[in-house]
Amino acid sequence: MTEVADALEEAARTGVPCAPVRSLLPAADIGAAYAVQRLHVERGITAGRRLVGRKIGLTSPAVQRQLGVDRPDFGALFADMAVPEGQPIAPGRLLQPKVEAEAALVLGADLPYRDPTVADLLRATAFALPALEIVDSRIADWDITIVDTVADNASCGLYVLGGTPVPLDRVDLRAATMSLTRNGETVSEGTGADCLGSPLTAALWLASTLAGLGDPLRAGDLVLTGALGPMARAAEGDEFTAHIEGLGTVTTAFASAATEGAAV
Ligand SMILES: C=C/C=C(\O)C(=O)O
Repeated sequence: MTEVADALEEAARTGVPCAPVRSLLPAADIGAAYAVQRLHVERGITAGRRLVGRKIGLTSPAVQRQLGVDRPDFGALFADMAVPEGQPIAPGRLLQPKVEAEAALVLGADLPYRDPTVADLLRATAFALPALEIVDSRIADWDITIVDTVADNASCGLYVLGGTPVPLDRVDLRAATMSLTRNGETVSEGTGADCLGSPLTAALWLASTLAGLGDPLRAGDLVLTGALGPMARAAEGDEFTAHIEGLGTVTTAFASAATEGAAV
């Protein structure tokens, strides 16, 4: 476990992606991959990072096809991975970024049940927000299996939250349409139904899974419920805007080295 966590952390620190880690773990052992992820999270907390929630990954058939996997996974969100809207992402901060549009939920109550219902989830959710997840792989060329991505914190990089909270009685997350543009051109489209049937269904899967692991979702937790459409590659200078029906718009920009530090 230590060797794998070390390799992934070294890749993140140096900006040089590492080889796939699956060969260092027992074949197809997702439990071992989550143990690597837990080690990474424990090291982060020991180093003073603040754990603020979880991301769900691999929820959309389009993303599952892109990565050749067939089930969802989850990763950890730290406060220092949040990028405020209007603050460009510095060049070199990520290795191989791609962008996804998602619905984010912020909990107002604990969700400790192994068998949570939609009613439990609706009662426990304080509000929803539109979100961009900037996924990133510490593994060269995104050559990943489910074991690689789980060990690598579900390939999470950064995230951007929109600023207008929406109560869940104002939005139909299953029916909501999403479109994501890069520099004004549409690069990803989908609906809530493309996210494991509904972002709420994805959140129920996470709540149940974490309760089963004895580490349930808690009041205040942020949940990124998973991509509503295919991931889109990002490069320096790119600007992304997602519109999610009922949730509104969220935007981010990748600074280019040429303009970084220039007066605005
Ligand atoms: C590789 C990462 C995939 C996701 O984050 C997703 O499907 O939402």
